[in-house]
Amino acid sequence: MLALLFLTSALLFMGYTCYSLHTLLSKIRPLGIPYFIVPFYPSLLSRVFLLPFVRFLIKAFGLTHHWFFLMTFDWQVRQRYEIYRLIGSDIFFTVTPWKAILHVADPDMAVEVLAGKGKDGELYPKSKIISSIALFGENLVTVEGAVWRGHRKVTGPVIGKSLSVVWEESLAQTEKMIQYYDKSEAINTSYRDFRRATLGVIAHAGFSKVMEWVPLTTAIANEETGERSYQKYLNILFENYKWTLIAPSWLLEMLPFKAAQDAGRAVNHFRSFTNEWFEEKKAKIELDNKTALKPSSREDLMESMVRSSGLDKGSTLETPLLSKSEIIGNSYIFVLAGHESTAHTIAHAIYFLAMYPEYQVKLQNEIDSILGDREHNQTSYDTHYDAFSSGWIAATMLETLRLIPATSVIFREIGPTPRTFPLSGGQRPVTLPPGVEFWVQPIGLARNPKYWTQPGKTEAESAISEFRPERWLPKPGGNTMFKPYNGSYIPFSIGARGCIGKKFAQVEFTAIMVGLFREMSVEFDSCGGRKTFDEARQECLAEMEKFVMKLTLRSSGEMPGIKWVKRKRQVVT
Ligand code: HEM
Repeated sequence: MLALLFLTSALLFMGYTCYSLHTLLSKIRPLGIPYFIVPFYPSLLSRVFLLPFVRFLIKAFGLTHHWFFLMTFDWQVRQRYEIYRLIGSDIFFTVTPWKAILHVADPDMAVEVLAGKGKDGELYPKSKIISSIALFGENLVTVEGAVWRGHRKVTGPVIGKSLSVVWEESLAQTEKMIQYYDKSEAINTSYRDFRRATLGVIAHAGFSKVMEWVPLTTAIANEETGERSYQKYLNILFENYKWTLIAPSWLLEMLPFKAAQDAGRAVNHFRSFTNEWFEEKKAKIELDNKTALKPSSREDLMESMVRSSGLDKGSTLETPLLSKSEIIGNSYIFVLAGHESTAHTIAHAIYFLAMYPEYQVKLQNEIDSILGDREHNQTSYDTHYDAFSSGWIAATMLETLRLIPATSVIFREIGPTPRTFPLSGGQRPVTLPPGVEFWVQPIGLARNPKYWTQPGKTEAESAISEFRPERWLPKPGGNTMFKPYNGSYIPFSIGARGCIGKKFAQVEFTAIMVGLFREMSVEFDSCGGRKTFDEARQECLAEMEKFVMKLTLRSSGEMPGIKWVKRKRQVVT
């Protein structure tokens, strides 16, 4: 009886799947856009349970046909532009029985999808695939329309005003790093080291919390003895992130897997930390309200959010913009987005500079010539940031993010009505049916030879796949950095919904580079003379080929060890 029930359900499911696929294909085929049929949609569950199996099959059987890798979530990382080249189109579909996904490496279409407006005059909505980010409550990333505008109004200005603190705190964090690196031998902890530095920056700039940088070994020792460590639980949360996507924290704590229990506990601790921060700020605002004096300190992100909720006693706010759960949700998103992406971008830039010491020298000369005989802690955002914004440091960040953006896909949906989208190179626009999901691909776009082959050079000479920061530098005599074809470079996305922390990240990157390279140089660890520079560089490049999306793009294995060595400053005459 049970077997019959099972068989009937399976047949019904298969019948429904085939019907659904047939219906979708009847809409996609007439468009004339290349498509591939893929058996499942990379939803949360399939990513957690099916994709590891698909990856295992690909590896075990050495499968090379593109049909196999299109089933993986982050195929763009390894394929880059090659699949578009192979099929001769900068857009193509993967059609699953439930959804048609349009992959986009065409800049004109990318601009329309990310910055254009749908029929109702609103931006194209984010795909539901990112709804998992609402782990602690709805937030800037998950909401749409008027609600999104409200979140952005509360958070945007205050993030914009925090740049001086970002500069100072980045240098303070770097100073601690240098003290440690100066004495240490080789290290292999760059990702975590920079995550701790950038966490300290967003904690200070966004929440007025001080988190001093300590080396990993000290951090681990502190975490073991400290009952409640913010960094410890944040780290556990990120390391076991997948679990938090499939079940609520109370259920995770009951599951018979250590990783699930750890993730559940970390979620609860994170919520309780953020709650404390919220209550502290509320108390401070209530005191300010009572004394009717000007706010007693700089308004940070948390303060702006609490004030906009009207939850503080004495608030005269008539239309609250955020609820308490949205404040917790936004705190999480700002801590997450505000430190991971920048930290990993800095780490990747450091590996590039270790691979290309000639660029390191250029960057150091730039720092020496701009700072003169000033120490880096005698600088400020107001006096020094602009001087670095069109030179080697800026070019290093741009080029690092061109080759390794923090995110490999930016997701959008078309909405309920058909819409027409332009295509680059004078191609005819395409009208797409409702239900289409867009996966706009920063990597494919930033390697598209139609837009990255330099004037007067061949594609090979333009070294599109290689680290060449000079491609961004102003022309001799000018001071404007190279501006690529609109839409062909989108590591921060574009338009009104582009990254709110772009300038924050640029200032942080610049200050950390200034602090580090004013004093130190980076080189590969030779493992006591057993590894040559070329071997280490090859190892580094090979590891970069295998990067995976773990919240942001990063190494899945071990990057080669690096060493920081004290340098002699150039005497500026
Ligand atoms: C190198 C560093 C960074 C990169 C590459 C980066 C990249 C991005 C991208 C591509 C998006 C758009 C995602 C989408 O539309 O689906 C985005 C959005 C966002 N980023 Fe960043 N980001 C960085 C740093 C930061 C920092 C430092 C903060 C906070 C201080 C931040 C906060 C956010 C937030 C809150 C959003 C959502 C904006 C909205 O939907 O209105 N990011 N970021």
